[in-house]
Amino acid sequence: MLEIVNLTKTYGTGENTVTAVDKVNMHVAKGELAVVVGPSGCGKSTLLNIVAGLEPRTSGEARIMGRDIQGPGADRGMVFQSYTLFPWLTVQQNVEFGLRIKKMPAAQRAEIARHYVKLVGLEGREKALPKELSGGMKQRVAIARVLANKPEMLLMDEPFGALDAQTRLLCQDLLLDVWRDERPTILFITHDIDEAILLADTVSIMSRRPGRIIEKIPIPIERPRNHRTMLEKEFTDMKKTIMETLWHEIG
Ligand SMILES: Nc1ncnc2c1ncn2[C@@H]1O[C@H](COP(=O)(O)OP(=O)(O)OP(=O)(O)O)[C@@H](O)[C@H]1O
Repeated sequence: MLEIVNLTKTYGTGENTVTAVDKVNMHVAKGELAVVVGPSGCGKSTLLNIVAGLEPRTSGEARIMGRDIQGPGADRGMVFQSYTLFPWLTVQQNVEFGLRIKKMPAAQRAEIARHYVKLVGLEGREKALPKELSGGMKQRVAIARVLANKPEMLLMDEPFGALDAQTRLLCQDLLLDVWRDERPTILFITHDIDEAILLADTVSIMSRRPGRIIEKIPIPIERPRNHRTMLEKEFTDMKKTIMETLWHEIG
């Protein structure tokens, strides 16, 4: 689904040049839930923004389904840490937004939106405005909106980073359920190692800046998973392995 080969990104010029990512190689298979973790400032968001087409790359290759990434496109849907709903639109209208742009007939888009609002557990709140929702609910609407557009790939940059610990657990469980039902391909960035292991098929660990992928670790923990999985020995063993690699990297 996603192929990244020797991807390098530098910002600025001359003395002010910063190499954010350096010769990153990464492959994400169709239906994979791929998580990237790494020290602060190592270039995780840069990598995701290049895949989203929001940031041009300096060199290297980046392809979705064999197509060179030239800019943003409907084949990729993004969920950011900050809430990005349209405040003047209701939950239902926010979820329908992309379908309206695609000129889908009203009845059809309403049905699709209702399906995704239900999937993220917000049935009954279709008419609510974003200001009437909690942070966790807003992120669930953002996920529903992205899913309704049926992108080939979901790009998630710390989507639960601004939520309190309990809401975060609920949102993680919800994402696991959505992924089980719909099997979207996901590239997910997080600082949180527990979150990474809980969600991931694979955890890619980035080095300090300039970021490279130093290890891609498969997470063989049985699914379905939920937050109780974090208490199992298999989980804590996995966490130890990943933390040791990361601590070594952070120095
Ligand atoms: N637009 C920009 N102009 C100049 N430098 C930038 C720009 N965006 C990012 N950088 C630099 O590139 C490096 C990587 O930043 P990036 O935000 O990708 O890292 P990150 O791993 O996502 O960080 P964090 O985990 O702290 O969010 C940093 O040194 C940052 O200062």
